[in-house]
Amino acid sequence: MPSANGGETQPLSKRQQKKLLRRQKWNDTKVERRKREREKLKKRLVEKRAAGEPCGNIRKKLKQMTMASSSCKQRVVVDMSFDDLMIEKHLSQCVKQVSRCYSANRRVSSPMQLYVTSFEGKCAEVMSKQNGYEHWDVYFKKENYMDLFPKEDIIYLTSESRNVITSVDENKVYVIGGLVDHNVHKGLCLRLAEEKGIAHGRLPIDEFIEMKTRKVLTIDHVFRIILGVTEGGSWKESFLKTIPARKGAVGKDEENDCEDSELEKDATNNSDDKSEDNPSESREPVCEGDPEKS
Ligand SMILES: C[S@@+](CC[C@H](N)C(=O)[O-])C[C@H]1O[C@@H](n2cnc3c(N)ncnc32)[C@H](O)[C@@H]1O
Repeated sequence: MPSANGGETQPLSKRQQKKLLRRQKWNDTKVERRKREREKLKKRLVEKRAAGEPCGNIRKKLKQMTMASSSCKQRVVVDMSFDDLMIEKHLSQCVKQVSRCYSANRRVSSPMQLYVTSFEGKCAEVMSKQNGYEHWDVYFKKENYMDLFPKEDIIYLTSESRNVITSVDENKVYVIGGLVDHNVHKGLCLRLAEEKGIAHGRLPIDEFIEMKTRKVLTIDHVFRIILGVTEGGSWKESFLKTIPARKGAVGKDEENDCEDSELEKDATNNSDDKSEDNPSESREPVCEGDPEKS
């Protein structure tokens, strides 16, 4: 028999014949397979309903949640005013971390109110490389956070603060420094908060977990830890869920766990231990509504 190119067709080898047969069989059973898959899915759905588990496309439903419709009114800002202090590589890492904050926020049932401030210049330019970022459910603002929120509501987050955040307060605005610096600008955010006379605080890492490495976390980790707490998790759960294993984070023993009240009690008793030289070593909590201002 002539082939398409005019030559004689070669008879199929045994291997080719087997392959062809398998493909035919696969195609012939396609309808039956789809039917079986649908039935399996239906059965799983019935079991889930009976067990009271949520059904349906949960992920799709979560993605439909918006900050505007969220019951969580907690405001968190990423302050992008550090453009000039970052080399291009760090600036792209910083923007990537902001995008992870957005991703984490859209995967929960009650997203927080995420602001990205001082969003202009180089950081806006780098962000514009992220496809469709303009449609993200994030409040991108050119203004500085100081021009958007009352000064007394702002708490700047910094690992170097001597104040410990013990609970997340919906009346406050938590600011995360949009800075990837690998410790080059150690203490910068604390210094800036002090200069501006705004409250500052660190996450209660030492109080709930042991960590092998430095306690300076990335922007998205800080965001996700706070998100975990607003979603009803404990600090410890939220830290362990977020901090990567390579940082060697392990929860402290239950008996060493401190409740907010105990933290506050400790701080009152140890208030003399506060060291200005090494502020990160002292344990002073920020009580809601009474954050320390410098
Ligand atoms: C990579 S850190 C930048 C470190 C920078 N040298 C500084 O002065 O803050 C990015 C931001 O995450 C937040 N952050 C990181 N670790 C934190 C911690 N343990 N407690 C509170 N905030 C933290 C701070 O807002 C910080 O500005």
